[in-house]
Amino acid sequence: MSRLSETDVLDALRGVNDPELHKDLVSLGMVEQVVVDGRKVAVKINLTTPACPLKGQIEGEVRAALERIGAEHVEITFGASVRGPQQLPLPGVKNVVAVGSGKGGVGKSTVAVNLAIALSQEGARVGLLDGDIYGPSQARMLGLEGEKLRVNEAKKIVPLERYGIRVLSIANIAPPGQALVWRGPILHGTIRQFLQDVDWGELDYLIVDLPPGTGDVQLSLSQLTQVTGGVIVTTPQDVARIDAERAADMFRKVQVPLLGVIENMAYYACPSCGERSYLFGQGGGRKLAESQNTAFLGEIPLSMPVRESGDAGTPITVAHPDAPEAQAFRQVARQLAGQLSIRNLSTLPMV
Ligand SMILES: Nc1ncnc2c1ncn2[C@@H]1O[C@H](COP(=O)(O)OP(=O)(O)OP(=O)(O)O)[C@@H](O)[C@H]1O
Repeated sequence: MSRLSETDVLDALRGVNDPELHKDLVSLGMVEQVVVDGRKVAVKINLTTPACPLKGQIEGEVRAALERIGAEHVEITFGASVRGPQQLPLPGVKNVVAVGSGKGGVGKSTVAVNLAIALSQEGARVGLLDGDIYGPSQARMLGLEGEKLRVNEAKKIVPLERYGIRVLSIANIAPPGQALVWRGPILHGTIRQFLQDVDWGELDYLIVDLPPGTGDVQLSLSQLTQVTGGVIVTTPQDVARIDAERAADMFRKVQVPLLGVIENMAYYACPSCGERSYLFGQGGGRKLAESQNTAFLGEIPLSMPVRESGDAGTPITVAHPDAPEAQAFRQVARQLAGQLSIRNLSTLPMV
């Protein structure tokens, strides 16, 4: 059998589509390196996110395509560089993702912080902005209460760092327990400062934990930056859906693309036998996603360790990274990263 050339390999990879982006790996610029030695082939694929939900599938299809052209020893390695839109939302920040909910108490902050950590655990550079100005909870969930923010020589606020993510919360400025009353312009100015006067550094994802409902922060955020996309956290009940629909409508009104729906407190898994009980009903999040023509990003169980670890300042993804709940957060984080890649690549010119 004859030797293979780099062109043979690239031609074969032109026949492999990214399963989500529906374009071939070569056109997407994902083939970073090809080394051919006789019939031995080594390729490096540059994924669009380290949290790629379809890495295994891509690997299988690349291997099969190369074996079809006669490769006898195939080595596939992966790198990742998160793509942003052509015009970045903030300098150095590739994606701004707003996490919203129709009403309070559905676990939006819990989901936001665990998603941020899960993305960072997958290898992405992540920031978390506590946009819940009226009821900030991220400092507590990350054990950062009492820590004070500082300003660098360039007069930029330096975010705090915890568990691999950069964090900014009003709780690290305002005295604890003090109720904050904000008028529209002050609030707008604060959000502006939190976005623009902060040394976020290079980030793949900036997750913004919004206040519940639909309101001023959402509006300011969308006016001050090109939010890449919004996700909605809901619980399974039908009544929660009505509120969540309002949140979806709010994203639409402020022209923030909806990336998907996450269902929190989806079920309770019995710690001894694993049997699932659907305490709040079943399928509300999926129905919401369908009715809003958006992706269902996954479900997170109702679980004592999720609450306990959040209260203790070490979110479950840090406290028990191998627990099923942490795995559920990682699964959702991968789906979210996948949706962001789809969104950004559909707006980029092809190679
Ligand atoms: N999956 C879960 N299992 C168990 N407890 C949870 C889960 N998700 C959130 N909680 C708990 O529910 C409470 C409310 O969660 P959280 O503060 O994240 O909600 P929220 O929607 O952000 O609320 P608000 O908008 O009012 O700030 C917290 O005590 C949290 O630990």
